[in-house]
Amino acid sequence: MSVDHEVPRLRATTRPLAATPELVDLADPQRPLLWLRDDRGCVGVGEALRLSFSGAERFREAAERWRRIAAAAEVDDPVRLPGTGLVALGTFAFADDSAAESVLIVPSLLVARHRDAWWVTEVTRLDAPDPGPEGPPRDPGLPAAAPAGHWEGTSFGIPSTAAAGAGQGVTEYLDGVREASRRIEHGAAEKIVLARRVAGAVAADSDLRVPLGRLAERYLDCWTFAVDGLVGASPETLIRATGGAASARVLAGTRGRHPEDPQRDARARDELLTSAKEQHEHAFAVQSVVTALSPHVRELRTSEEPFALRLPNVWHLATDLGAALAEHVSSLELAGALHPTAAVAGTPTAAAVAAIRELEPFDRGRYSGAVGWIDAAGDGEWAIALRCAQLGDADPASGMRPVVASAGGGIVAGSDPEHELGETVSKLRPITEAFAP
Ligand SMILES: C=C(O[C@H]1C=CC=C(C(=O)O)[C@@H]1O)C(=O)O
Repeated sequence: MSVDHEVPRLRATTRPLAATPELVDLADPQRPLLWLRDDRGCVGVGEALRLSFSGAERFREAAERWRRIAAAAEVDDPVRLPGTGLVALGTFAFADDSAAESVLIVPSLLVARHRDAWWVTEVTRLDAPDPGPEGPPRDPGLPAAAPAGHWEGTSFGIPSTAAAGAGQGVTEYLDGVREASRRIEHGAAEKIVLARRVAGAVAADSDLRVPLGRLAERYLDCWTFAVDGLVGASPETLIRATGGAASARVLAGTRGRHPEDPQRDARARDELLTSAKEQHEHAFAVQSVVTALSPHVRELRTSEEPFALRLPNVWHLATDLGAALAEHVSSLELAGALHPTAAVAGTPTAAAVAAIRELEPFDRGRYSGAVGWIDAAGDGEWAIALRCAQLGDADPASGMRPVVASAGGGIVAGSDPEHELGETVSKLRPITEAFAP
């Protein structure tokens, strides 16, 4: 349910930027707002507008509210590239009944880059006293200090099943996987994605540009993001819609990497590419995206065979999709139509979501929801919020901020619980390593 009812009036002014700053360094150390992949991305400073949504209609309500705000806005944008003009960054919860807020945030100041072009967008409220941007961007420079983090229930960068086995909640997770397999054998669903979560804390004054910088540097094929305390690097593009074209990257099917042993690493990749179980699991995820996207697009094409996507921590089976948009539909509407894909819920969707609610003993929050940005025309990019952690508010008594990270995997007929556990350890590595002291 939307909390704002009037249409706020915004003015967005974009100007080319001669400077070429490191975007991560410009982010607020404690409340970073960032979207970055290689030579494209943006960093927001301050908040001109924050919209909040919840419930089953959160995507639809957000898309409609944004459409009205964008229509009422004054936009001065001579640069005209993806991400210029009026832009909001957002994060949306996984579950319809999640207690986590879904938000769209319009930064007061956005510094952004598309390959060799840099620009700055300033946003002011025309219908309210102008609070002004929260000062000029900080001088680019290295983050001052690494967050002193401590974690519970995770192997902290040691990708072995044994280390993960020491963590809290592991037995519950393994029981959940067994129960999911049992239900699949009895025909309740074909695939159920089960996740587990690990909890930790970082010092309240931790500079979050440190983990963000590590993620951006190591995970070049991923979207590194920070929106409203959700920090991570996702390899999976839920939807990109710009200039009438749409694309997505579907992932499902995983093997841990072994970069220290090239032969073992190649074997893991080949095993993934030739495993009937993984191909089966992957096909569900591709089909769910094709089915959800088809009503909105023409000329939908996919890579003929899934390919092996190499990330620093895992191999994934991947399929890229491309299409032309058949109608005017915003990136956020498309994200809502696609969510939740079989890569994060399962197949069939309703049965899988019901099983997740019963078998996962926690609210996923924004993990496995959507994170990304949208502009005034509705164009934007949304990733599935994977390989991420949610930071909470600082506790004045302890001087710490809670951090919760989740990772899961698709359970299908024949899944092995210990193997699935190992996979969650590999998938948590980007976060455990990024937050390492
Ligand atoms: C649910 C997650 O990953 C999904 C994306 C890629 C591969 C997956 C898999 O092999 O199970 C999952 O579907 C996660 O990272 O928490």
